[in-house]
Amino acid sequence: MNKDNLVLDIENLVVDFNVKSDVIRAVDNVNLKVKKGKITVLVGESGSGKSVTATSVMGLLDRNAKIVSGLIKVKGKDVSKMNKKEKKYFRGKDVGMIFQNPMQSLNPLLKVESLVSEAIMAHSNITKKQASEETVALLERVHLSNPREILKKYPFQLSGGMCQRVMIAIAMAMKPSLLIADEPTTALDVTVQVQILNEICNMVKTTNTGVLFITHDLGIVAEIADYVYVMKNGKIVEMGDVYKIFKEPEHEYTKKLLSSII
Ligand SMILES: Nc1ncnc2c1ncn2[C@@H]1O[C@H](COP(=O)(O)OP(=O)(O)OP(=O)(O)O)[C@@H](O)[C@H]1O
Ligand code: NI
Repeated sequence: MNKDNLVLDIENLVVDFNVKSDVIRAVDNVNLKVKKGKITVLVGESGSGKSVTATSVMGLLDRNAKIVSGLIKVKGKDVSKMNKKEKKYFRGKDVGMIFQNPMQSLNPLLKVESLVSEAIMAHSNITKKQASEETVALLERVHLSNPREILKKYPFQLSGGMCQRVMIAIAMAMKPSLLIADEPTTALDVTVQVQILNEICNMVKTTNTGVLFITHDLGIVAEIADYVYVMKNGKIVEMGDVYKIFKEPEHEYTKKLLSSII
């Protein structure tokens, strides 16, 4: 495989949690790759280790977690060897994140206008006014009605679903090389969910972003995935392109997951 095409390369990742006197292995020798311009979906039941894998990439693991071994490379760069400045740049510009709890991820002290336009201005030399116009356009793309009113609101004045759409607008504004989306549409109703998934797919096409998309919903997998990794008990039990996974699943667990949606 051409390594230049990889925006994320996880090799033999092992992550443990210390809980009282016990050690829980949440991620057990995971290998996973995300290519430029492709959507790679990590699917598996609750507790299988999907979010821990994602947060390892961002360096945002809980305090009682430990990366025991493994290598995480973003655009060819070993994340563990990055200094503070590189990490800041990496989180702000190279890697976008959309997490399950948008309320916790948005700066509560900033209005939506600042939240989104700062992400836009970090990437282009445009005026505040132009950024503001672009913000309105982005809020429309994530199907927020009355975007001009929403600009003036703080995150706490919005519903969970609206915050989630603001997060997605910020990720789109960043045009990151890698976007990690952990159950980004779970809080949204089905119609909005479909619209947002379409927007993520459009974004991938126009900006060549590589996406790691986490879900336990195989319906979503069928909708958006190029490649699929199936995770169970901290291990990847099967991987392949989406057609292979749906047509010729090899692992019993994958078959079980598939039969549960039919
Ligand atoms: N802070 C923590 N302390 C102890 N164990 C943890 C901690 N965070 C996660 N774990 C454990 O790690 C395992 C994997 O959790 P993870 O959140 O990655 O699952 P997941 O696949 O994302 O599930 P879900 O679909 O419910 O989000 C779980 O067994 C969980 O109990
Ligand atoms: Ni999770």
